[in-house]
Amino acid sequence: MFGFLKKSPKPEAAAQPQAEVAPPAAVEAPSSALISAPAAEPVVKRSWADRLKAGLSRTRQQIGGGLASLFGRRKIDEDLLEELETTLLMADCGVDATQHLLDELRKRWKRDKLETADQLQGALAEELLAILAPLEQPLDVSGHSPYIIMIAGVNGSGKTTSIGKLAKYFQLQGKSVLLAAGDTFRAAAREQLTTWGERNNVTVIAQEGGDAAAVIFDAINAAKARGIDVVLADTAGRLPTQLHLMEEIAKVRRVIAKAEPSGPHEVLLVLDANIGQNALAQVKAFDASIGVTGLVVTKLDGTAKGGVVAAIARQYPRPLRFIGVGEGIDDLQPFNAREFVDALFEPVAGAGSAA
Ligand SMILES: Nc1nc2c(ncn2[C@@H]2O[C@H](COP(=O)(O)OP(=O)(O)OP(=O)(O)O)[C@@H](O)[C@H]2O)c(=O)[nH]1
Repeated sequence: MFGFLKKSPKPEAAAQPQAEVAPPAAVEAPSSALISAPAAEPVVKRSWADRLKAGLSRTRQQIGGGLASLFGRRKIDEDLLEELETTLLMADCGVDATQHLLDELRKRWKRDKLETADQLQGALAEELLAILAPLEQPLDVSGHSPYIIMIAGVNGSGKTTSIGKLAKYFQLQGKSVLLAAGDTFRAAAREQLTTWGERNNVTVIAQEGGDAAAVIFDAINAAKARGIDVVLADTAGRLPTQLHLMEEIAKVRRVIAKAEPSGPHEVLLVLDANIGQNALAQVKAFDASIGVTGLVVTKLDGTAKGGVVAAIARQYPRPLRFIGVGEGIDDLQPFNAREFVDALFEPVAGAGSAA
């Protein structure tokens, strides 16, 4: 089916691309699409702000909905604050961030003489923004050419699909992109990537089976030879408890540094928001093994655990480069703390008709 994925030479031929997928003249439409095809997009495209609000609706129901029932009361009292604490914990904000928010709200209650629950909600939004703002550090790929981005994460967190979305994102900025299909464990991931690359005119360096480090090494050399701006290097999913696989990904990182001593320039950890508090353990473990420089949090649309972003900010802060709220190509965007907080507290524009 994927006949264009040629068998590659041995890894020693490092400077030669192993299997380069060029767009063929006509290829039968494969069943595995990396991300939703544009044709499937609704005719009327909602703005990112609206998609973000819609995507965060479950978390909003957890926090905002919980708040709405709490804030139906007029007066602020200790019972209200205790219920708010439970609401924040249920949204996976974590003990640390929740405690911090409650402490700050108690201070403001007295200091600013807050009276109504509405005022408390405004103060909560401000305090949440203060926690999240330091995570807002957009990824700037202009400093190196090629700018090498290594992508890691547990199985199914959304690495491969995020790579497709990121490739599009950088292309729209006028950057040339090359993908390294470093997930050599899961054949479908390589096929997904190569298929997607064909359709979108993005070169993919892939190898059937073999060594992830060798594929990525070759991809970097190919990118250098062609003056490519951004290399996105996929890696296989792994659990932090799989120590041999964690050692393997550490090796991938070392090999990247051999191919380009200044790289990798970004080590992105992709986290599925559904895992809630487990995200902290994943950041810690991957950081210890490969030095995480940025995060991508995906699937915020399918979960009420969006508060995990606040837990990360308080307990293991790393730049949150992108957040994902859906499977469409535009559903991964740079993290903006203000937009995020607004989306948690504001109603969705046109909700009910556009969804
Ligand atoms: N709803 C939703 N689904 C997403 C999002 N991001 C990724 N997905 C879906 O999550 C599933 C897994 O994504 P992959 O990109 O294959 O995950 P992976 O990390 O590459 O998986 P492995 O290669 O097995 O480690 C796919 O069905 C994606 O479409 C998101 O933001 N929202």
